[in-house]
Amino acid sequence: MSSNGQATVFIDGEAGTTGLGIRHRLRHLPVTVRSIDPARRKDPDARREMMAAVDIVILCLPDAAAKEAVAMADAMGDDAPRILDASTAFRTDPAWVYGFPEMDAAQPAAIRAAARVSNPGCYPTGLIGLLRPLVRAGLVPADYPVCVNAVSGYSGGGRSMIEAHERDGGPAFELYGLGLGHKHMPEMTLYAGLAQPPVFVPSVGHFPQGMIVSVPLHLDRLPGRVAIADLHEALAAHYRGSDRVTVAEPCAKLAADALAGTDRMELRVHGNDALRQVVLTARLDNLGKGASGAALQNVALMLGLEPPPPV
Ligand SMILES: NC(=O)C1=CN([C@@H]2O[C@H](COP(=O)(O)OP(=O)(O)OC[C@H]3O[C@@H](n4cnc5c(N)ncnc54)[C@H](OP(=O)(O)O)[C@@H]3O)[C@@H](O)[C@H]2O)C=CC1
Ligand SMILES: CC(=O)N[C@@H](CCC(=O)OP(=O)(O)O)C(=O)O
Repeated sequence: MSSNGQATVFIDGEAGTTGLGIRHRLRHLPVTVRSIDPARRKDPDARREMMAAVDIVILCLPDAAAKEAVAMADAMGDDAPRILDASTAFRTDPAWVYGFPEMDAAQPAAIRAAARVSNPGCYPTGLIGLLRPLVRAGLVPADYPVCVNAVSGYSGGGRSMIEAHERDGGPAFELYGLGLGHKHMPEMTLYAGLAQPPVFVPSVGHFPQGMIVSVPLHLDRLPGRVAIADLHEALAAHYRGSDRVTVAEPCAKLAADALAGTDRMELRVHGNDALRQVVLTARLDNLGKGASGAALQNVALMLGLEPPPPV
């Protein structure tokens, strides 16, 4: 606690893409942000000292550095701060709470009470947001052979990808992760409730921020006689009342960067009844609801505060 009675927060990695986004958003919360002298920002002693002095540490680091920071906290025993980790390192660890408040009715309370919260990945936010309610409702079987196509703005690759795109101007669009086995697969499989990992084809475009995650489905491969409207209604029922996740009407075209700069996510069910085909889409900002916007929600919940309305 700071002398003004506010909770104290340290962002380890605050100069990075996600760290800067979180820092900017924390102005909406009554917290005091503590920082390390930039010259010592990677010095383990300086990081350890700062961790010991605050209520919450937000890790905005590559996975290896996040694991190192958590090991430092482990060594502090009961004096360890609470941790919100933006990396992939602990997202499927059962000792951590998954920071997707809209996932289940009980999730906000679990986040409020947690000592350690993992912030969801950007692509998983879209995929889990779409599929988990449908699998839970029995409309999509857990063993459906799910394929996921997704496109991200280049800020998704952090500082090095941003520099490459802004310096060299491209490529305009590229698939990647074609060896399959992207680092987000375990998280997507677990929280979507799938029996096997989806085929996941990510891509990156020459635009800074924005994301679409899309999932094609054959209606006749779903149990019973599921209609397009059933899928829409199940999602609408799950997210009713959410100010961040909305279920919108289908449209013929979807621009990946339309929600850039916001902390919201839009879900849609596009279908063709004659062909018995559906494409589910989630549109979000990879740096918003896909990273820093979700982190703001989680910090607010961890402090027992109401998350501010989304931009
Ligand atoms: N970009 C995105 O869309 C999203 C990113 N994330 C996750 O957030 C985390 C950070 O990613 P992002 O912000 O994009 O990456 P960046 O590369 O933009 O930022 C990472 C920051 O961490 C610093 N850093 C690296 N190693 C250490 C260390 N040992 N001690 C202290 N600081 C260190 C880096 O400094 P330096 O640059 O000098 O090495 C940099 O400032 C990753 O785990 C990523 O998976 C989560 C959701 C979305
Ligand atoms: C375009 C791009 O490279 N995107 C990153 C995903 C963003 C990220 O690393 O962060 P999260 O795991 O926390 O979402 C990737 O595919 O590795």
